[in-house]
Amino acid sequence: MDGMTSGSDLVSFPTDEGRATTEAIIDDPSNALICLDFDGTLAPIVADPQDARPDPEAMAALERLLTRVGQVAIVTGRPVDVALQLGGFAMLPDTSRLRVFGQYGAETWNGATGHIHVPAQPPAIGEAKLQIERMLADLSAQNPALRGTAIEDKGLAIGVHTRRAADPAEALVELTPRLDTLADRLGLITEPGRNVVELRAGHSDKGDVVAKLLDDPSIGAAAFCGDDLGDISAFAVLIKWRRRTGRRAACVVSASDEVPSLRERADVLCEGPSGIAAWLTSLTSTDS
Ligand SMILES: O=P(O)(O)OC[C@H]1O[C@H](O[C@H]2O[C@H](CO)[C@@H](O)[C@H](O)[C@H]2O)[C@H](O)[C@@H](O)[C@@H]1O
Repeated sequence: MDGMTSGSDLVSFPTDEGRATTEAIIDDPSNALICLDFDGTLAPIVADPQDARPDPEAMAALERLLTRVGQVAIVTGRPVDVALQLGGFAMLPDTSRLRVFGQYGAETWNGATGHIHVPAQPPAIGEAKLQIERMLADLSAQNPALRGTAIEDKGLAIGVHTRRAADPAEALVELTPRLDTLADRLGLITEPGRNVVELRAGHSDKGDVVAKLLDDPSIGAAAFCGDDLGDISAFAVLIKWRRRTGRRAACVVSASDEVPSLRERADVLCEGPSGIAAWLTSLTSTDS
């Protein structure tokens, strides 16, 4: 452990809880729960969502963790099939303790059984896509800053990405209130993220996923690793559980300049996905 804290400038412990939870997971992995967000946490942020891939060091650590940690969950805004394809999670040698929760918990994959659950697409999503396409065509004709804004059709949600727009920040400012209004009209919710706004049905959020996972009396220590606004509900549930049960729980933040406010929530502060990889590796290193 000392090696990690002093030897790596990628990981630090702003709270005693961060260090204590890390030690608790190392001491008793079989009763630990580790939850991981995908984009910006396991996988570095890239311009095109289809190009995202997990950090290889993180995947190597995940593979080792899956042989010793009680439960590991990938909790992501991605559709479950996309997360499986980009992450290669189903190809890991032992998936019996691994689950993937896609679309903020609306979709699931169980690594013990291989079972996938994907609910039917709400009709409002098809309508949202049509209206967003029209909105983007109209607005981009008037304002060049929006050109390059891309739509991601996720089945249960539509993502509107401005990362590749001529001016990502201005495009987001222009689009966000309009997308909020559209979502309201169609009975959907908006999910803001890193250069993205998603319209989705409000089935569940990451906090709901973590609450269900923590409803297991055998869990002695838990951690949630995230980088974006959609991860805050999970951090909140973790903190509530920690206060209620007196057990160890850490908010592990994959820090970025895009969401600087998240740093304040960190028990374990990791510098981006490389920091997350270093922290995961420290959980399995034999000299810790
Ligand atoms: O919950 P997550 O696993 O963090 O997924 C949230 C959304 O992430 C993806 O978008 C983000 O990552 C892209 C690839 O690095 C990047 O281009 C984009 O700007 C980011 O917002 C993904 O495309 C969405 O479907 C996820 O919901």
